[in-house]
Amino acid sequence: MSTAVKAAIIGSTGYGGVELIRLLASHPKVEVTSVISSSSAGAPIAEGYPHLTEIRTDLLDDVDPALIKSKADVVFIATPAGIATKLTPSLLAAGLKVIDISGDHRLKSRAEYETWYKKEAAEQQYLDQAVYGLCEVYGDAVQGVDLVSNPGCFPTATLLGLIPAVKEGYIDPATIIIDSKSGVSGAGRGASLGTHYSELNENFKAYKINKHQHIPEIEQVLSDVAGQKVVTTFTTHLVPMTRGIMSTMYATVTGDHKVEDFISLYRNYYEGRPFVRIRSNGTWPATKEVFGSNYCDIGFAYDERTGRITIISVIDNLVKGAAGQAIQNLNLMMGWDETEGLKFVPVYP
Ligand SMILES: NC(=O)C1=CN([C@@H]2O[C@H](COP(=O)(O)OP(=O)(O)OC[C@H]3O[C@@H](n4cnc5c(N)ncnc54)[C@H](OP(=O)(O)O)[C@@H]3O)[C@@H](O)[C@H]2O)C=CC1
Ligand SMILES: CC(=O)N[C@@H](CCC(=O)OP(=O)(O)O)C(=O)O
Repeated sequence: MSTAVKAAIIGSTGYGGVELIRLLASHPKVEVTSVISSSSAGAPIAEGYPHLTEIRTDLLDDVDPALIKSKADVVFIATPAGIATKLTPSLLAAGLKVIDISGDHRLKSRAEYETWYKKEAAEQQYLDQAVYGLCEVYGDAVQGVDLVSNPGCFPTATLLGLIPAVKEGYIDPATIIIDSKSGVSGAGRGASLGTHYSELNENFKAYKINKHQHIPEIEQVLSDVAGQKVVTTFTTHLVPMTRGIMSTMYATVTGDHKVEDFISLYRNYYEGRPFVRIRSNGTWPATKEVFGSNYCDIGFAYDERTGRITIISVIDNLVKGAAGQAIQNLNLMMGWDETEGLKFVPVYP
């Protein structure tokens, strides 16, 4: 009999869900026992995803907490905002561990969630219960808990790139400007005007300026780390590529810290955390260098003329920005090595 932890995936027909299926297929301690759909229960998942032919021959299950509990120990929720809010209480009551990949449990304030997501927030007790699973920063708090809120894709790249400098006071947090770019899979599988081929191809566009739902998430964490309220300017752009996020951050350096000081600060902060790689002076990461992997790569440049540091941080939005970090969180929840099932070399070229 298998001793693997049994996992179910709600939203398995979306990009985040199908990436969980891909990564968990080679996890040595996890078996995916239920793939779930609200719209196609009873159909084979390989019907919508032929690349899963003969890999997953099972049929999609209904969204039914009792059925999920009969098949699994842990459930990943990879659904649009507003759904996990409704499902989580009954999944927890059924005795399941829950990892929510959506934004529903990230913000601690109901009012903030409702302002930015324009949806009804989860009850306060679940927002209080959820541990924010930015593994390299809050990973110690994840072990043994029942509800983890997986960070957003942009916040993951951005926060890993800013936290050591903000925490140690190497930059003035009031001066931070964040310029982020995402591949189109970040918008999910559903078709939309803004993401279809002729709108996206040979195009590069900014969107949701000053209105992006990840602004309060980034500010919540930076404020926690800085010990003071931090507000930032954050602009997202859509890039004509499938996967990848690059966050380019600018801030005024305090004191006389130079690039070498930032490199040693970050290498110390992330020591023993294998998924964050700090580049040597003069080399800056590109999205292709983390494609298909759980790495976050970070590089720096300092401008003597302006006194500003530029920090570049890249991830694969579907791996470190979603499914990979969710599995890293499961590993931490279970007390396993955080790299279990995640030792992927980036796909290159
Ligand atoms: N794509 C990315 O890079 C990232 C996404 N996220 C977040 O992860 C979540 C999933 O994103 P993504 O996979 O890209 O989105 P997709 O749109 O690709 O997939 C979402 C899935 O949710 C399911 N769903 C829709 N409504 C319901 C419902 N009422 N009950 C149950 N399931 C439902 C749908 O499947 P079905 O109709 O079969 O039920 C759909 O396939 C979102 O909250 C997103 O913001 C976070 C980080 C990165
Ligand atoms: C390219 C693109 O459209 N990306 C999405 C990321 C959505 C996402 O991941 O949203 P949550 O983290 O809040 O769940 C966006 O910018 O809204």
